[in-house]
Formats: sequence, C-alpha cells, structure tokens
Amino acid sequence: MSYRNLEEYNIEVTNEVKERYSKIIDEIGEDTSREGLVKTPERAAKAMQFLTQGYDQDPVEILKGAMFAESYDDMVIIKDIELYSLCEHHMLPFFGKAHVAYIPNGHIVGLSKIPRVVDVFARRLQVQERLTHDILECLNDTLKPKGVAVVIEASHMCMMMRGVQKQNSVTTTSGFRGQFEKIETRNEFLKLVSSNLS
Ligand SMILES: Nc1nc2c(ncn2[C@@H]2O[C@H](COP(=O)(O)OP(=O)(O)OP(=O)(O)O)[C@@H](O)[C@H]2O)c(=O)[nH]1
Ligand SMILES: [Zn+2]
Repeated sequence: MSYRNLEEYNIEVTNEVKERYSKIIDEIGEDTSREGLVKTPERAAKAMQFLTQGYDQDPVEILKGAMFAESYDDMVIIKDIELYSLCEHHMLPFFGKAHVAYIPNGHIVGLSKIPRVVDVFARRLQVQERLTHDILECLNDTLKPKGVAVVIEASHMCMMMRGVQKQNSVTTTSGFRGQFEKIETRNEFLKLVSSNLS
C-alpha cells in the first residue's frame, strides 16, 4: 500500500476536519484569517489523515503479497525500524524504534513488508503496548512462523512537552511468541538487537 499523496485525501473528510481545526484555532484565541493561518486548518486536516492512514490499510494483504516458500529457518531480524505514532490519550506523537524478528516456518516474507506493517499499526491512535501486540499478533497469525518477537523503544511527547515533562525517559515494550518464549532464543535476539554487528 503506497503512502497517500495530496490528491488521495478524501475531500469530504478534509472539509469536515478542516472546519473543526478552524474552530480550535479560533478557540485558542488566534486569528484564523491571518496570512500564516489561512491554510492551516486544511493542512492540519490532511496531516491528521496522513498520520491515521493505518485504519484504511490491511496489514495481512501487505504480508500475503510477498510471502515466498523458502527453507531458511534461522532468525530474521529487522532492527531500528523508526516509527511515529499518536498516543490515544492526548493525540500527541510518540516515536522511536521497533525491532522485529521471526523464525520462518517454510515461508519468508519480503523484508520491506515488516516496516510497512509497523507503519500500518503505528498510523492509528495507539498505546505503545497495543501497538507492540498488534504487530506481534499480525505477524504470528499471517506468517505462522516458528517464533516472532517485537520490541519497541519510544519517547512520548505527552510526557515531554506537557504533563510530567521528562525529556529523557524511554519506554520499552516487548512481546514474544513461539520459540522466542524460550529464554535462549529470546536472549540471542536481544543480544543481536543491542549489537552493532547484526
Ligand atoms: N500505558 C500507556 N500509557 C500511555 C501511553 N501514552 C500515554 N500514556 C499515559 O496515559 C495516561 C493518561 O492519564 P490521565 O491521568 O488520564 O491523563 P493526564 O491527566 O493527562 O495525565 P498526565 O500525563 O500524568 O498529566 C498518562 O499517564 C500518560 O503517560 C502509552 O502508550 N501507554
Ligand atoms: Zn499521551
């Protein structure tokens, strides 16, 4: 599934959301008619559609479109996949990295499809825990691998710009299925993720 470009935004949604952003800008005491802000409601409406485009995308279709029979049955790790999501409590960004691994079971998947699946689930209103499990369960159910592991490290703007205002805290979430539930396999994955050699 390709990323949306401006021509693909739904005009009705854009107009509805635009009206609401205009009201918000007005309510915070700004002048919606000043030059810099005239197009802002429309831009913000499009940005919000971009950041939530994951609702319109099917991760199973993405994976199934690039599964290849292959007998490789060792660990495949894609690490440092950058992600940007929106926390569902404040609708502020949280961002960081996902590390994903799976052990094939007769099929491998096109490598780029893993970051695409991360994006599909990240581009929704999320909590980091559910995002982690959404990716994990989708890969587990679709690839039916011998094992799958997902680790996400992220910083939450709602904890940085406002609220508790902690600039350096990082939240780590993880999920393991199949062979990654065994401590040796999990440790091998975590070692490779933290190494610069993998
Ligand atoms: N578990 C979890 N919590 C999150 C995530 N993103 C934001 N939160 C938290 O959601 C909570 C919402 O708590 P509330 O007390 O309802 O909201 P609040 O008054 O704005 O809380 P503060 O952020 O502490 O000011 C906060 O503790 C946020 O840190 C996430 O991905 N996972
Ligand atoms: Zn938040």
